[in-house]
Amino acid sequence: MSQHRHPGAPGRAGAVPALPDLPEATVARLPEYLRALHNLADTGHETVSSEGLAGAAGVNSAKLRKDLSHLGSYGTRGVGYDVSLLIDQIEYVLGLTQRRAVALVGVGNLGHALAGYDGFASRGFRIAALFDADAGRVGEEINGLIVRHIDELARVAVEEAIAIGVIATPAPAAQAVADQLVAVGVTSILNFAPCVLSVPEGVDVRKVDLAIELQILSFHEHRKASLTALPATGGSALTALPGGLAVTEPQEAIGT
Ligand SMILES: NC(=O)c1ccc[n+]([C@@H]2O[C@H](COP(=O)([O-])OP(=O)(O)OC[C@H]3O[C@@H](n4cnc5c(N)ncnc54)[C@H](O)[C@@H]3O)[C@@H](O)[C@H]2O)c1
Repeated sequence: MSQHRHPGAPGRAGAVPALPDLPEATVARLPEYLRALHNLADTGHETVSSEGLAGAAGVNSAKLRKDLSHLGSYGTRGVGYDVSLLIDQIEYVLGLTQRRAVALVGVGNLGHALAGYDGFASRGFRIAALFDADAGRVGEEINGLIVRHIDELARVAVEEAIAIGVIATPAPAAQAVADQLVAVGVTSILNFAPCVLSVPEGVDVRKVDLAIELQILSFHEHRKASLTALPATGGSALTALPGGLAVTEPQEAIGT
């Protein structure tokens, strides 16, 4: 029997049973399933087929079934998955049964937008503190929170039990901010600054960079344009690269 089939009472205090060591790609898809499941629950659906959920989450159904089997969730033949049970299971595995406190460091253009966004609460997160180094920003109120000076981080991190730090400072300041977050015991960091952070083992860093996403889309645009320019009989496309180099491109679509 899988211990994850019956995850126990969400939010109950006490030891957390060992979680499965899920593939990172599965972990990345679980929030998509969760969002789709919440939409289904909000529209009165009590069960969903794997095809229905896969379509709503934008993945193929075989992948979805494999992902959910890691959680010990197999659905019922002819009925599908119980929507509210699956929500509980995924929220449990993602650790969303307790609302985690988030500290946002750097309250400039991006920080303002993040601090003003109301959507985090319904997804399991509470922005609990805002910090900036600019005295001109300290004291400003955003969405009911007062921006504090970064020097207050150590005290506030304890008071608010900060679990996750979000960095929205310019890149040159980001490493020092990460060091400060780590020093106060934060072991999960979401970094918006365009730089690589160096952190001790045991600290998880996720990076969000819209420019990188746009550059990847740009590559695909470029590639589509190069394929439409191919001679009909050609087995490969020779694409000139700057500097006089040439590469032979395979004809299949690039996998992910
Ligand atoms: N990931 C993305 O997709 C994305 C998109 C936009 C911007 N960004 C990045 O986000 C960051 C913020 O961009 P922005 O436009 O909001 O910049 P901004 O200059 O408007 O704001 C940065 C804020 O950080 C504060 N700050 C600087 N050093 C600090 C420190 N040591 N401690 C605390 N606060 C400090 C500044 O006082 C300022 O208020 C930049 O690194 C930018 O490149 C990322």
